[in-house]
Amino acid sequence: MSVIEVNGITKDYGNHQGVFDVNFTVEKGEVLGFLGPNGAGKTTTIRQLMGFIKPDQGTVHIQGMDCFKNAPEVQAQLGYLPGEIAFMDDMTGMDFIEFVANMKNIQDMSKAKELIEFLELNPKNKMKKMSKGMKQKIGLVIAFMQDAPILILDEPTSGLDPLMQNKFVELIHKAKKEGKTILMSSHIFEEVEHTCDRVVIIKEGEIVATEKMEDLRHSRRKYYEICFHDVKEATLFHQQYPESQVRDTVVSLSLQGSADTLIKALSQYTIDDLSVRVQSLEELFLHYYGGNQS
Ligand SMILES: Nc1ncnc2c1ncn2[C@@H]1O[C@H](COP(=O)(O)OP(=O)(O)OP(=O)(O)O)[C@@H](O)[C@H]1O
Repeated sequence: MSVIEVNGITKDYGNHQGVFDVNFTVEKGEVLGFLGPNGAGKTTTIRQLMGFIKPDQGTVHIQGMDCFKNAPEVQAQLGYLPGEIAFMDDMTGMDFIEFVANMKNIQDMSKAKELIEFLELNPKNKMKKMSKGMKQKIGLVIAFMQDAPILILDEPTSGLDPLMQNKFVELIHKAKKEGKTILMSSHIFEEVEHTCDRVVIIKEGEIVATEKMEDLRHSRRKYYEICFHDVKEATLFHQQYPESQVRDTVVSLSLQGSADTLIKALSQYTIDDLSVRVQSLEELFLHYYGGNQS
């Protein structure tokens, strides 16, 4: 049994808005990245996982429990960071953290204190005076303070500066080492690359790809720019690789996989210069966002 099981859920808001026949699982100890453009259906899916809304069709289970029917029991096992946090503006950050800790019956605040220190958060300020990043840190303290076995994080680094984004990556690595199961939605490809074992990509309410991060890494293309000694050689090579582009003595070529055949072919020519750039994960994801899965 997977820790999180999303089975064919549909939540139809009309005009093809919502989510449609969404299926995926998250295994114990796995970090799953849930990616997709704005309005794709990430938060709608997460809200069904939290038991806040009932799917029109399909079911969502966490630890074998139906997320809607057994919402209180399911929520008790979860550390949750909502995409938009509703704060009590007149409370200080610490008051709010303690308020949630009371609600969740958390007695031991040592983890919360550790997180406040780690995230360099001053929780004494009133919430209404806090920046978006400071509020996000409060949300992270609340999500992680319970030491829950499952974490559901909706855009966890939204509003955080690069230093704090790195600290967040550290938090995820630590949680993963402790065997926690994590689902996080994100728009930040670099953070996904550094944390996730697998990614599920949603677009217009439908899952368009489910990929292991390791496979994605290997499937990245390489862009070669080869500067030949003269135009004649560049033209000759271009005929050998018709998918390449030639401009004077420079040939540009993109390839997937091993460079062995290319290098052997190039050894027949006089090469003045050669540069290689690896496709970024961002380019690879945007390719999926664009809908072309080839
Ligand atoms: N309560 C609602 N009533 C009507 N439409 C809704 C409701 N909630 C969400 N939607 C619509 O469903 C679609 C999916 O929204 P959702 O918030 O799940 O997207 P998202 O992937 O989380 O986007 P973002 O990255 O912008 O946060 C959007 O078109 C949104 O306008």
